Amino acid sequence: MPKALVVFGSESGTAEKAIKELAAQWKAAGAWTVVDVIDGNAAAKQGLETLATSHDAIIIATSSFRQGDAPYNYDDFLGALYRATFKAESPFQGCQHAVLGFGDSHFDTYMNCPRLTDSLLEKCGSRRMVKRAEIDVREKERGVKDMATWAAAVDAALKNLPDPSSKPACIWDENTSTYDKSLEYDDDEEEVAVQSGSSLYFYGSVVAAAAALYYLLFA
Ligand SMILES: Cc1cc2nc3c(=O)[nH]c(=O)nc-3n(C[C@H](O)[C@H](O)[C@H](O)COP(=O)(O)O)c2cc1C
Repeated sequence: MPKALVVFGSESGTAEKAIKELAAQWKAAGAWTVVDVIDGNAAAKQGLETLATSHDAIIIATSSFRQGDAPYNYDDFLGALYRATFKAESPFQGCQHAVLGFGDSHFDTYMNCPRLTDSLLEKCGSRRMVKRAEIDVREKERGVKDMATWAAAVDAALKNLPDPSSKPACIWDENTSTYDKSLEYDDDEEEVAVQSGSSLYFYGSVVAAAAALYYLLFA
C-alpha cells in the first residue's frame, strides 16, 4: 500500500485545518496510508532524502505570507528545497508529490510559495502526480469545489500510483500564470533571490562577481 506524508505550511491555520480534514478522510477510506501530518519545519528536520525514501508521495498544503514568503512553520522545508536545487541535487528522485495552495489574489505575490514548492520539488527529482490546486480566499465556492476535485485526484493517483520515473501528470504551470514574483529566503549561510522564476543562481553570481572583484583589487 502506498505511503504518503502530508506536509503543511500555515500561518493563520487555513491550510492546516483544510489538509488535516482531507487527511482524516483519506485515512478513513484506508486505500493508502497517510503516515503523518506535519508542518514543513518538522519535515525539513527529517532531511529531504529520508522523506523521499520513507514515503511514496509527499502531499503539500501551504499558503504564502508577507511578500509571497513561506509561512513561518514551512520556511525550513522551502529552504531545504532551495539548497538542494542550488546544489543540483535530486533528493526526491523516486518520490511523487501533489501541492494544494492557499492564497489571496489581492496580493501581487499570489500563490508564490505553493508555486515555488511545486516547481522546486520537480527540480529535486519528484514526479508531479496531480495538478496543483490554488484556493483563493476571495472565491470561496470555487475553492470548496477545487479542493474536493484535487483531493479526489490525489486519492485516485495514490490508489493506482504510476512509476515515479513516468511523465508527470502535467507541467508545472499548466493553465496558470507563471510566477513573476520575487521571493527571498534567508538563513545563516545564504540568501537566495529568485526573480521571475528565471534565475536560482542570482545570488551565486553576485557572490562570484564580488569574489572576482576582491581578487583583482587586493590579491
Ligand atoms: C499579512 C498577509 C500577507 C499575505 N501574503 C500573501 C501573499 O503574498 N500571497 C498570497 O497568495 N496570499 C497571501 N496572503 C493570504 C494568505 O495566504 C491566505 O489568507 C491563506 O488562506 C492563509 O492560509 P494560512 O492560514 O494557512 O496561512 C497573505 C495574508 C496576510 C494576512
